[in-house]
Amino acid sequence: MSNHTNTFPISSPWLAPVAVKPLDATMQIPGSKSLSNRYLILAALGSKPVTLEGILRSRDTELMMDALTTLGVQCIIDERDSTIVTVIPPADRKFVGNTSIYCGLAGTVMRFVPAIALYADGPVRFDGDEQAYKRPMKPVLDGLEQLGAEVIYHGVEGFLPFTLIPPSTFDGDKNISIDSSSSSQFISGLLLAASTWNGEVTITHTGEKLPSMPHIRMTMDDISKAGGQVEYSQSLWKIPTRNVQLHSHIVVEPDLSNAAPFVCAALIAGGEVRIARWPAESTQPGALLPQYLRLFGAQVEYDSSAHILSVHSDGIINGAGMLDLSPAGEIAPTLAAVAALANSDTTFTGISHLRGHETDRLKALVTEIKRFGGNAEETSDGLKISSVARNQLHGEVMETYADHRMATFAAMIGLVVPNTYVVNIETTRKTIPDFVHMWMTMLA
Ligand SMILES: O=C(O)C1=C[C@@H](OP(=O)(O)O)[C@@H](O)[C@H](O)C1
Ligand SMILES: C=C(OP(=O)(O)O)C(=O)O
Repeated sequence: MSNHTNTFPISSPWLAPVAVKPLDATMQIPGSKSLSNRYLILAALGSKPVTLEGILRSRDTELMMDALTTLGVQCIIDERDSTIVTVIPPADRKFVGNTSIYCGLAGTVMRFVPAIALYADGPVRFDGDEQAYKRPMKPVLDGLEQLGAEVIYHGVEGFLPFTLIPPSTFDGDKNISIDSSSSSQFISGLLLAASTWNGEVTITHTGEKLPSMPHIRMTMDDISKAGGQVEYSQSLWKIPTRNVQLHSHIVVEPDLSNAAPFVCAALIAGGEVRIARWPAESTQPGALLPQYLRLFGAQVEYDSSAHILSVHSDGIINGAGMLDLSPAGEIAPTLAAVAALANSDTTFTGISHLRGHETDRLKALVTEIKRFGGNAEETSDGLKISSVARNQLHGEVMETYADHRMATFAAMIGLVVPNTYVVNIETTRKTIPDFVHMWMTMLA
Protein backbone atom coordinates (compact mmCIF):
# COMPACT_ATOMS: atom_id res chain seq x y z
CA MET A 1 0.00 0.00 0.00
CA SER A 2 1.07 3.65 -0.18
CA ASN A 3 3.61 5.22 2.14
CA HIS A 4 1.45 8.31 2.71
CA THR A 5 3.53 10.50 0.42
CA ASN A 6 1.39 13.36 -0.75
CA THR A 7 3.02 13.82 -4.13
CA PHE A 8 4.39 11.70 -6.93
CA PRO A 9 7.75 12.49 -8.55
CA ILE A 10 6.87 14.96 -11.29
CA SER A 11 8.57 14.31 -14.60
CA SER A 12 8.80 16.85 -17.42
CA PRO A 13 5.53 17.64 -19.19
CA TRP A 14 4.23 14.72 -21.21
CA LEU A 15 3.69 15.23 -24.94
CA ALA A 16 0.11 14.10 -25.53
CA PRO A 17 -0.07 11.89 -28.63
CA VAL A 18 -2.05 13.05 -31.66
CA ALA A 19 -4.52 10.57 -33.16
CA VAL A 20 -3.18 9.97 -36.67
CA LYS A 21 -5.98 7.66 -37.75
CA PRO A 22 -9.55 6.87 -36.63
CA LEU A 23 -9.59 4.93 -33.39
CA ASP A 24 -10.45 1.24 -33.15
CA ALA A 25 -9.92 -0.07 -29.64
CA THR A 26 -11.54 -2.10 -26.89
CA MET A 27 -10.60 -0.89 -23.42
CA GLN A 28 -10.60 -2.71 -20.08
CA ILE A 29 -11.22 -0.08 -17.41
CA PRO A 30 -10.10 -0.65 -13.79
CA GLY A 31 -12.62 -0.82 -10.94
CA SER A 32 -14.84 2.05 -9.83
CA LYS A 33 -13.28 4.36 -7.25
CA SER A 34 -16.65 5.18 -5.70
CA LEU A 35 -17.80 1.55 -5.45
CA SER A 36 -14.38 0.29 -4.28
CA ASN A 37 -14.19 2.81 -1.44
CA ARG A 38 -17.80 2.25 -0.36
CA TYR A 39 -17.34 -1.54 -0.33
CA LEU A 40 -14.13 -1.15 1.69
CA ILE A 41 -15.97 0.96 4.28
CA LEU A 42 -19.02 -1.31 4.43
CA ALA A 43 -16.84 -4.42 4.67
CA ALA A 44 -14.99 -2.77 7.59
CA LEU A 45 -18.31 -2.07 9.33
CA GLY A 46 -19.29 -5.76 9.22
CA SER A 47 -18.15 -8.65 11.38
CA LYS A 48 -17.06 -11.26 8.80
CA PRO A 49 -14.39 -11.23 6.03
CA VAL A 50 -15.41 -9.87 2.63
CA THR A 51 -13.45 -10.46 -0.58
CA LEU A 52 -13.63 -7.67 -3.15
CA GLU A 53 -12.72 -8.68 -6.70
CA GLY A 54 -11.75 -6.13 -9.35
CA ILE A 55 -11.16 -3.38 -6.79
CA LEU A 56 -9.46 -0.22 -8.05
CA ARG A 57 -5.79 -0.02 -7.01
CA SER A 58 -4.97 3.67 -7.30
CA ARG A 59 -3.99 6.46 -4.93
CA ASP A 60 -7.55 7.04 -3.62
CA THR A 61 -8.13 3.37 -2.82
CA GLU A 62 -4.63 2.92 -1.35
CA LEU A 63 -5.37 5.84 0.97
CA MET A 64 -8.65 4.21 1.94
CA MET A 65 -6.99 0.86 2.66
CA ASP A 66 -4.24 2.60 4.64
CA ALA A 67 -6.88 4.47 6.65
CA LEU A 68 -8.80 1.28 7.42
CA THR A 69 -5.60 -0.55 8.36
CA THR A 70 -4.81 2.27 10.80
CA LEU A 71 -8.26 1.77 12.32
CA GLY A 72 -7.50 -1.92 12.92
CA VAL A 73 -9.04 -3.44 9.78
CA GLN A 74 -7.01 -6.00 7.81
CA CYS A 75 -6.88 -5.51 4.02
CA ILE A 76 -5.19 -8.59 2.57
CA ILE A 77 -4.11 -8.34 -1.06
CA ASP A 78 -4.21 -11.52 -3.14
CA GLU A 79 -0.69 -12.53 -4.17
CA ARG A 80 -1.69 -13.50 -7.72
CA ASP A 81 -4.15 -10.70 -8.47
CA SER A 82 -3.68 -7.37 -6.70
CA THR A 83 -7.25 -6.32 -7.56
CA ILE A 84 -8.56 -8.99 -5.17
CA VAL A 85 -8.59 -7.74 -1.57
CA THR A 86 -10.02 -9.47 1.48
CA VAL A 87 -11.21 -7.16 4.22
CA ILE A 88 -11.30 -8.47 7.79
CA PRO A 89 -13.02 -6.13 10.27
CA PRO A 90 -11.78 -5.80 13.86
CA ALA A 91 -13.04 -8.62 16.09
CA ASP A 92 -15.33 -6.54 18.32
CA ARG A 93 -16.61 -4.06 15.66
CA LYS A 94 -14.55 -1.39 17.45
CA PHE A 95 -12.00 0.64 15.50
CA VAL A 96 -8.60 1.59 16.92
CA GLY A 97 -8.38 5.23 18.06
CA ASN A 98 -5.55 7.51 19.26
CA THR A 99 -4.19 7.51 15.76
CA SER A 100 -3.97 9.65 12.64
CA ILE A 101 -5.14 9.22 9.08
CA TYR A 102 -3.83 10.73 5.86
CA CYS A 103 -6.55 11.54 3.31
CA GLY A 104 -4.40 12.79 0.41
CA LEU A 105 -6.79 14.62 -1.90
CA ALA A 106 -9.44 11.89 -1.84
CA GLY A 107 -12.97 13.17 -1.16
CA THR A 108 -14.19 9.67 -0.36
CA VAL A 109 -11.47 9.23 2.27
CA MET A 110 -11.81 12.65 3.91
CA ARG A 111 -15.65 12.49 4.03
CA PHE A 112 -16.27 8.76 4.65
CA VAL A 113 -13.51 7.74 7.06
CA PRO A 114 -14.36 10.36 9.77
CA ALA A 115 -17.88 8.92 9.62
CA ILE A 116 -16.66 5.47 10.66
CA ALA A 117 -14.00 6.85 13.00
CA LEU A 118 -17.10 7.69 15.05
CA TYR A 119 -16.85 4.05 16.21
CA ALA A 120 -13.16 4.27 17.23
CA ASP A 121 -12.04 3.79 20.82
CA GLY A 122 -10.20 7.14 20.92
CA PRO A 123 -9.58 10.37 18.99
CA VAL A 124 -8.55 10.20 15.33
CA ARG A 125 -6.61 13.00 13.66
CA PHE A 126 -7.17 13.66 9.93
CA ASP A 127 -4.78 15.42 7.56
CA GLY A 128 -4.27 15.58 3.80
CA ASP A 129 -2.50 17.24 0.87
CA GLU A 130 -2.17 21.02 1.00
CA GLN A 131 -4.79 21.26 -1.77
CA ALA A 132 -7.17 19.19 0.36
CA TYR A 133 -7.21 22.02 2.94
CA LYS A 134 -9.50 23.90 0.55
CA ARG A 135 -12.10 21.13 0.17
CA PRO A 136 -15.25 21.71 2.28
CA MET A 137 -15.64 19.38 5.28
CA LYS A 138 -17.90 21.18 7.74
CA PRO A 139 -21.34 19.73 6.86
CA VAL A 140 -20.27 16.10 7.40
CA LEU A 141 -18.39 17.00 10.60
CA ASP A 142 -21.37 19.02 11.87
CA GLY A 143 -23.49 15.94 11.23
CA LEU A 144 -21.09 13.76 13.23
CA GLU A 145 -21.20 16.32 16.06
CA GLN A 146 -24.98 16.00 16.00
CA LEU A 147 -24.38 12.27 16.63
CA GLY A 148 -22.33 13.20 19.72
CA ALA A 149 -18.77 13.43 18.35
CA GLU A 150 -16.52 16.41 19.04
CA VAL A 151 -14.37 17.98 16.31
CA ILE A 152 -11.27 20.05 16.97
CA TYR A 153 -10.00 22.02 13.98
CA HIS A 154 -6.22 22.49 13.80
CA GLY A 155 -6.27 25.03 10.96
CA VAL A 156 -9.27 26.83 9.51
CA GLU A 157 -12.65 25.85 10.96
CA GLY A 158 -14.53 23.57 8.59
CA PHE A 159 -11.43 22.23 6.82
CA LEU A 160 -8.62 19.69 7.23
CA PRO A 161 -6.66 19.11 9.43
CA PHE A 162 -8.89 18.21 12.40
CA THR A 163 -9.33 15.64 15.14
CA LEU A 164 -12.54 13.72 15.65
CA ILE A 165 -13.30 12.64 19.22
CA PRO A 166 -15.88 9.84 19.13
CA PRO A 167 -19.04 10.01 21.29
CA SER A 168 -19.24 7.97 24.50
CA THR A 169 -22.35 6.09 23.32
CA PHE A 170 -23.72 5.06 19.94
CA ASP A 171 -27.32 4.66 21.05
CA GLY A 172 -30.64 6.39 20.64
CA ASP A 173 -32.72 7.94 17.87
CA LYS A 174 -31.05 10.99 16.32
CA ASN A 175 -32.06 13.77 13.94
CA ILE A 176 -29.27 15.28 11.89
CA SER A 177 -29.68 18.24 9.64
CA ILE A 178 -27.00 19.59 7.28
CA ASP A 179 -26.66 21.56 4.04
CA SER A 180 -25.05 19.17 1.54
CA SER A 181 -25.21 21.46 -1.49
CA SER A 182 -21.42 21.69 -1.82
CA SER A 183 -20.91 17.89 -2.01
CA SER A 184 -23.06 14.77 -2.02
CA GLN A 185 -20.28 13.05 -0.06
CA PHE A 186 -21.52 14.67 3.19
CA ILE A 187 -24.84 12.82 2.95
CA SER A 188 -23.10 9.62 1.81
CA GLY A 189 -20.66 9.80 4.74
CA LEU A 190 -23.46 10.30 7.25
CA LEU A 191 -25.50 7.47 5.71
CA LEU A 192 -22.48 5.17 6.15
CA ALA A 193 -22.09 6.31 9.77
CA ALA A 194 -25.81 5.85 10.43
CA SER A 195 -25.92 2.40 8.77
CA THR A 196 -24.59 0.79 11.93
CA TRP A 197 -25.85 3.24 14.62
CA ASN A 198 -27.83 1.72 17.46
CA GLY A 199 -31.08 3.63 16.95
CA GLU A 200 -32.97 5.33 14.13
CA VAL A 201 -31.06 8.15 12.45
CA THR A 202 -32.89 10.75 10.36
CA ILE A 203 -30.79 12.95 8.06
CA THR A 204 -32.30 16.10 6.55
CA HIS A 205 -30.66 18.09 3.77
CA THR A 206 -31.56 21.75 4.26
CA GLY A 207 -29.98 23.25 1.11
CA GLU A 208 -31.82 24.14 -2.08
CA LYS A 209 -29.84 21.85 -4.38
CA LEU A 210 -28.07 18.55 -4.01
CA PRO A 211 -25.40 17.50 -6.53
CA SER A 212 -24.40 13.98 -7.58
CA MET A 213 -27.66 12.28 -6.60
CA PRO A 214 -26.53 9.02 -8.33
CA HIS A 215 -23.63 8.84 -5.85
CA ILE A 216 -26.07 9.15 -2.93
CA ARG A 217 -28.25 6.44 -4.47
CA MET A 218 -25.09 4.34 -4.81
CA THR A 219 -24.50 4.68 -1.07
CA MET A 220 -28.13 3.77 -0.31
CA ASP A 221 -27.94 0.79 -2.67
CA ASP A 222 -24.65 -0.47 -1.21
CA ILE A 223 -25.99 -0.16 2.35
CA SER A 224 -29.06 -2.18 1.26
CA LYS A 225 -26.77 -4.80 -0.32
CA ALA A 226 -25.14 -5.10 3.11
CA GLY A 227 -28.55 -5.80 4.70
CA GLY A 228 -29.01 -2.24 5.93
CA GLN A 229 -32.06 -0.14 5.26
CA VAL A 230 -32.44 3.43 4.04
CA GLU A 231 -35.76 5.14 3.37
CA TYR A 232 -35.59 8.27 1.26
CA SER A 233 -38.10 10.92 0.42
CA GLN A 234 -37.59 14.59 -0.49
CA SER A 235 -34.27 15.52 1.13
CA LEU A 236 -34.85 13.24 4.12
CA TRP A 237 -33.24 9.87 4.83
CA LYS A 238 -34.31 7.49 7.62
CA ILE A 239 -32.00 4.67 8.68
CA PRO A 240 -33.31 2.19 11.26
CA THR A 241 -30.97 0.09 13.45
CA ARG A 242 -29.20 -2.68 11.57
CA ASN A 243 -25.93 -4.59 11.61
CA VAL A 244 -24.45 -4.26 8.15
CA GLN A 245 -22.68 -7.20 6.54
CA LEU A 246 -21.74 -7.35 2.85
CA HIS A 247 -21.81 -10.71 1.03
CA SER A 248 -18.57 -12.63 1.37
CA HIS A 249 -17.61 -12.05 -2.30
CA ILE A 250 -18.30 -8.88 -4.29
CA VAL A 251 -17.25 -8.06 -7.86
CA VAL A 252 -16.55 -4.35 -8.48
CA GLU A 253 -17.79 -2.75 -11.72
CA PRO A 254 -15.34 -0.86 -13.95
CA ASP A 255 -15.16 2.90 -13.30
CA LEU A 256 -17.54 4.36 -15.86
CA SER A 257 -16.37 7.95 -15.21
CA ASN A 258 -12.84 6.80 -16.00
CA ALA A 259 -14.16 5.19 -19.19
CA ALA A 260 -15.31 8.67 -20.24
CA PRO A 261 -11.98 10.03 -21.62
CA PHE A 262 -11.62 6.88 -23.76
CA VAL A 263 -15.12 6.92 -25.26
CA CYS A 264 -14.90 10.69 -25.72
CA ALA A 265 -11.65 10.11 -27.61
CA ALA A 266 -13.73 8.37 -30.30
CA LEU A 267 -15.85 11.52 -30.58
CA ILE A 268 -12.80 13.75 -30.84
CA ALA A 269 -10.57 11.66 -33.11
CA GLY A 270 -13.27 9.73 -34.95
CA GLY A 271 -13.52 5.94 -35.15
CA GLU A 272 -14.78 3.58 -32.48
CA VAL A 273 -13.91 2.86 -28.86
CA ARG A 274 -15.50 -0.03 -27.02
CA ILE A 275 -15.59 -0.51 -23.26
CA ALA A 276 -15.56 -4.08 -21.93
CA ARG A 277 -17.65 -5.18 -18.90
CA TRP A 278 -20.03 -2.21 -19.20
CA PRO A 279 -22.82 -3.08 -16.73
CA ALA A 280 -26.42 -3.32 -17.98
CA GLU A 281 -27.44 -1.24 -14.98
CA SER A 282 -25.33 0.78 -12.61
CA THR A 283 -25.63 3.33 -9.83
CA GLN A 284 -22.51 5.08 -11.18
CA PRO A 285 -23.11 8.51 -12.74
CA GLY A 286 -21.12 7.26 -15.73
CA ALA A 287 -24.23 5.25 -16.65
CA LEU A 288 -25.50 8.60 -17.99
CA LEU A 289 -22.61 8.81 -20.48
CA PRO A 290 -24.44 7.22 -23.46
CA GLN A 291 -27.13 9.92 -23.35
CA TYR A 292 -24.55 12.72 -22.97
CA LEU A 293 -22.41 11.37 -25.83
CA ARG A 294 -25.40 11.20 -28.18
CA LEU A 295 -26.06 14.91 -27.51
CA PHE A 296 -22.56 15.64 -28.82
CA GLY A 297 -23.23 13.59 -31.96
CA ALA A 298 -21.80 10.14 -31.13
CA GLN A 299 -23.46 6.87 -32.09
CA VAL A 300 -23.65 4.73 -28.99
CA GLU A 301 -24.62 1.07 -28.89
CA TYR A 302 -24.80 -1.43 -26.07
CA ASP A 303 -24.42 -5.17 -26.59
CA SER A 304 -26.25 -6.51 -23.55
CA SER A 305 -25.08 -10.11 -23.98
CA ALA A 306 -21.38 -9.25 -24.38
CA HIS A 307 -21.63 -6.25 -21.98
CA ILE A 308 -19.79 -3.98 -24.42
CA LEU A 309 -20.54 -0.31 -24.93
CA SER A 310 -19.44 0.96 -28.38
CA VAL A 311 -19.03 4.63 -29.17
CA HIS A 312 -18.62 5.57 -32.80
CA SER A 313 -18.13 8.94 -34.48
CA ASP A 314 -16.93 10.53 -37.70
CA GLY A 315 -15.04 13.10 -35.59
CA ILE A 316 -17.62 15.86 -36.04
CA ILE A 317 -18.77 17.13 -32.66
CA ASN A 318 -22.00 19.04 -32.08
CA GLY A 319 -22.29 21.40 -29.14
CA ALA A 320 -24.78 20.08 -26.58
CA GLY A 321 -26.64 23.37 -25.95
CA MET A 322 -27.76 23.60 -22.32
CA LEU A 323 -26.80 20.53 -20.32
CA ASP A 324 -27.55 20.04 -16.60
CA LEU A 325 -24.62 18.03 -15.24
CA SER A 326 -25.63 18.15 -11.57
CA PRO A 327 -26.10 14.36 -11.45
CA ALA A 328 -22.65 13.70 -12.88
CA GLY A 329 -20.36 16.62 -12.00
CA GLU A 330 -17.27 14.40 -11.90
CA ILE A 331 -17.59 13.86 -15.68
CA ALA A 332 -17.75 17.61 -16.40
CA PRO A 333 -14.00 18.13 -17.09
CA THR A 334 -14.09 15.25 -19.59
CA LEU A 335 -17.17 16.56 -21.39
CA ALA A 336 -15.63 20.04 -21.32
CA ALA A 337 -12.81 18.77 -23.58
CA VAL A 338 -15.43 17.51 -26.05
CA ALA A 339 -17.37 20.79 -25.85
CA ALA A 340 -14.22 22.85 -26.44
CA LEU A 341 -13.70 21.00 -29.75
CA ALA A 342 -17.36 21.14 -30.88
CA ASN A 343 -18.79 23.10 -33.80
CA SER A 344 -21.40 24.91 -31.67
CA ASP A 345 -21.76 26.06 -28.06
CA THR A 346 -22.39 24.14 -24.84
CA THR A 347 -23.43 25.49 -21.45
CA PHE A 348 -23.02 23.14 -18.50
CA THR A 349 -25.27 23.95 -15.52
CA GLY A 350 -25.68 22.54 -11.99
CA ILE A 351 -21.96 22.25 -11.24
CA SER A 352 -21.06 25.22 -9.01
CA HIS A 353 -19.80 22.66 -6.45
CA LEU A 354 -16.90 21.83 -8.79
CA ARG A 355 -15.21 24.89 -7.25
CA GLY A 356 -14.58 22.63 -4.21
CA HIS A 357 -13.30 19.56 -6.09
CA GLU A 358 -9.60 18.58 -6.36
CA THR A 359 -9.06 22.16 -7.55
CA ASP A 360 -11.50 24.93 -8.49
CA ARG A 361 -12.39 23.07 -11.67
CA LEU A 362 -14.52 25.84 -13.20
CA LYS A 363 -11.64 28.28 -12.96
CA ALA A 364 -9.09 25.68 -14.09
CA LEU A 365 -11.16 24.66 -17.12
CA VAL A 366 -11.68 28.25 -18.28
CA THR A 367 -7.95 28.98 -17.87
CA GLU A 368 -6.85 25.86 -19.73
CA ILE A 369 -9.42 26.15 -22.53
CA LYS A 370 -8.29 29.72 -23.16
CA ARG A 371 -4.65 28.63 -23.01
CA PHE A 372 -4.93 26.54 -26.21
CA GLY A 373 -7.06 29.13 -28.01
CA GLY A 374 -10.56 27.95 -27.05
CA ASN A 375 -13.30 30.08 -25.58
CA ALA A 376 -14.97 29.51 -22.20
CA GLU A 377 -16.40 31.50 -19.33
CA GLU A 378 -17.64 30.71 -15.84
CA THR A 379 -21.31 31.17 -15.02
CA SER A 380 -22.71 31.22 -11.50
CA ASP A 381 -23.41 27.49 -11.61
CA GLY A 382 -21.30 26.17 -14.44
CA LEU A 383 -19.45 26.86 -17.66
CA LYS A 384 -20.25 28.28 -21.08
CA ILE A 385 -17.95 26.85 -23.75
CA SER A 386 -18.15 28.54 -27.15
CA SER A 387 -17.16 27.05 -30.44
CA VAL A 388 -13.81 28.08 -31.97
CA ALA A 389 -12.51 26.94 -35.39
CA ARG A 390 -9.97 24.09 -35.00
CA ASN A 391 -7.33 26.05 -36.95
CA GLN A 392 -7.39 28.70 -34.19
CA LEU A 393 -6.23 26.17 -31.59
CA HIS A 394 -2.55 25.77 -30.68
CA GLY A 395 -0.51 23.30 -28.64
CA GLU A 396 0.56 24.58 -25.22
CA VAL A 397 1.90 23.29 -21.92
CA MET A 398 -1.29 22.55 -20.00
CA GLU A 399 -1.44 22.93 -16.21
CA THR A 400 -3.24 20.19 -14.30
CA TYR A 401 -3.44 21.49 -10.69
CA ALA A 402 -2.82 18.03 -9.14
CA ASP A 403 -6.20 17.10 -10.62
CA HIS A 404 -6.46 13.75 -12.41
CA ARG A 405 -9.41 14.92 -14.50
CA MET A 406 -7.59 18.06 -15.65
CA ALA A 407 -4.76 15.77 -16.83
CA THR A 408 -7.08 13.52 -18.84
CA PHE A 409 -8.81 16.67 -20.16
CA ALA A 410 -5.46 17.88 -21.56
CA ALA A 411 -4.64 14.46 -23.07
CA MET A 412 -7.99 14.56 -24.90
CA ILE A 413 -7.25 18.00 -26.37
CA GLY A 414 -3.85 16.68 -27.50
CA LEU A 415 -5.58 14.09 -29.71
CA VAL A 416 -6.28 16.82 -32.27
CA VAL A 417 -4.15 19.80 -31.15
CA PRO A 418 -0.48 18.93 -31.90
CA ASN A 419 2.22 19.91 -29.39
CA THR A 420 -0.05 19.72 -26.36
CA TYR A 421 2.10 19.01 -23.31
CA VAL A 422 0.59 17.89 -19.98
CA VAL A 423 2.19 18.93 -16.69
CA ASN A 424 2.26 16.15 -14.04
CA ILE A 425 0.47 13.46 -16.04
CA GLU A 426 1.24 11.18 -13.04
CA THR A 427 -1.60 12.88 -11.16
CA THR A 428 -3.96 10.55 -13.10
CA ARG A 429 -2.87 7.89 -10.55
CA LYS A 430 -5.45 9.33 -8.18
CA THR A 431 -8.00 7.09 -9.90
CA ILE A 432 -6.36 5.46 -12.95
CA PRO A 433 -3.22 3.52 -12.09
CA ASP A 434 -1.85 3.33 -15.61
CA PHE A 435 -3.41 6.08 -17.70
CA VAL A 436 -0.50 6.75 -20.10
CA HIS A 437 -0.15 3.09 -21.02
CA MET A 438 -3.90 2.73 -21.54
CA TRP A 439 -4.04 5.90 -23.70
CA MET A 440 -1.13 4.67 -25.86
CA THR A 441 -2.78 1.26 -26.22
CA MET A 442 -6.00 2.92 -27.38
CA LEU A 443 -4.07 4.87 -30.02
CA ALA A 444 -1.83 2.00 -31.16
O1 LIG B 1 -19.35 9.71 -3.40
C1 LIG B 1 -18.56 9.61 -4.34
O2 LIG B 1 -17.93 8.56 -4.57
C2 LIG B 1 -18.35 10.79 -5.19
C3 LIG B 1 -19.27 11.80 -5.20
C4 LIG B 1 -19.12 13.00 -6.04
O3 LIG B 1 -18.73 14.07 -5.18
P1 LIG B 1 -19.43 15.54 -5.21
O4 LIG B 1 -20.85 15.37 -4.87
O5 LIG B 1 -18.63 16.30 -4.22
O6 LIG B 1 -19.23 16.04 -6.62
C5 LIG B 1 -18.10 12.81 -7.15
O7 LIG B 1 -17.82 14.02 -7.79
C6 LIG B 1 -16.83 12.18 -6.61
O8 LIG B 1 -15.90 12.00 -7.65
C7 LIG B 1 -17.13 10.82 -6.03
C1 LIG C 1 -14.39 14.89 -7.42
C2 LIG C 1 -13.65 13.78 -7.55
O1 LIG C 1 -13.06 13.08 -6.56
P1 LIG C 1 -13.23 12.99 -4.98
O2 LIG C 1 -13.68 11.61 -4.69
O3 LIG C 1 -11.87 13.27 -4.45
O4 LIG C 1 -14.24 14.02 -4.57
C3 LIG C 1 -13.40 13.19 -8.89
O5 LIG C 1 -12.87 12.06 -8.93
O6 LIG C 1 -13.72 13.82 -9.91
